[in-house]
Amino acid sequence: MLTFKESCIGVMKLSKPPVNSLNLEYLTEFNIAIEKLENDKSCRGVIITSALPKIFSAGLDILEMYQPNTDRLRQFWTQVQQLWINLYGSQVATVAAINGHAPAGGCLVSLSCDYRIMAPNYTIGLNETQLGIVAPFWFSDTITNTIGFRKAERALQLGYMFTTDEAKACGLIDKIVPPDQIMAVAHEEMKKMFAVPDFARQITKNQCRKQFIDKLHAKRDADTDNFVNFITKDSIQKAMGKYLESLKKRKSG
Ligand SMILES: CCCC/C=C/CC(=O)SCCNC(=O)CCNC(=O)[C@H](O)C(C)(C)COP(=O)(O)OP(=O)(O)OC[C@H]1O[C@@H](n2cnc3c(N)ncnc32)[C@H](O)[C@@H]1OP(=O)(O)O
Repeated sequence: MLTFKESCIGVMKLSKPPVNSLNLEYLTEFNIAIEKLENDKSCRGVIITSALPKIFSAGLDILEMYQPNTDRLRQFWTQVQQLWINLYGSQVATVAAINGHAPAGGCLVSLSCDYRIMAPNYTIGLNETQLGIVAPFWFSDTITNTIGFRKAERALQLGYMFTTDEAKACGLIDKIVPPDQIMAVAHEEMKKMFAVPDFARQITKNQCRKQFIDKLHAKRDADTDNFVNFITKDSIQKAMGKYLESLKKRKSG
């Protein structure tokens, strides 16, 4: 993770080649970095983007969920939950500068921010069902809160990956920006949020999002149990093995 400060704005650049997949170690690093910025009194905003060309993040590392060690799988999911809690509940203003594809966990990271700008000709969405897995309730809550129930339900069922244009049309992202302008526009959007007194913006954000974060806190252990039980089922392992194979075939084909 490349993290640096530009006056009162923290910039986090995901940099885990080849596709910024989020494994246990990287999730832990991501959480430490965001918590550090959150606790830095001089930091008012965070921009999350990718240091890689063409990929914002491929989402959760599928290898963590394929033929897993159960203890590690539990730790992995705890870090996924923590990342969402940290981002969705952050007190600082957050902008996702989506400069590449953003499937599944990559989409969730961006949906957890306050504002999303995206470069053209990429795809974004919660494609979990395409892998034969099911996005947990807090993933669904986050997309529903962004694009509304009907569109979210349809997108989740299909595991639909939106083009940048489609994402803009349904409100999944806020603005389409040429790749060479994405950081400049992220700073402009951040300035708009800074024009509002921090405490008023923070309390308002809290009013909108707290109930959803509280819901996960109340069910956190059960959510981890569900995840581990679900992922370790033979049928799910088979589906995930097939999906991994299809990724490799697509590459060679
Ligand atoms: C109750 C369960 C809920 C669990 C929730 C899960 C949420 C998730 O995030 S699941 C992860 C879903 N992610 C995906 O489906 C993304 C799959 N990847 C892609 O679509 C493409 O890789 C890409 C569009 C991101 C990039 O395409 P590109 O052509 O540039 O690269 P590739 O040749 O496909 O990939 C390079 C390399 O990386 C491996 N890989 C890709 N994605 C993942 C991943 N998410 N986890 C682990 N590994 C990944 C891919 O297999 C290639 O590996 P090799 O070089 O070894 O062949």
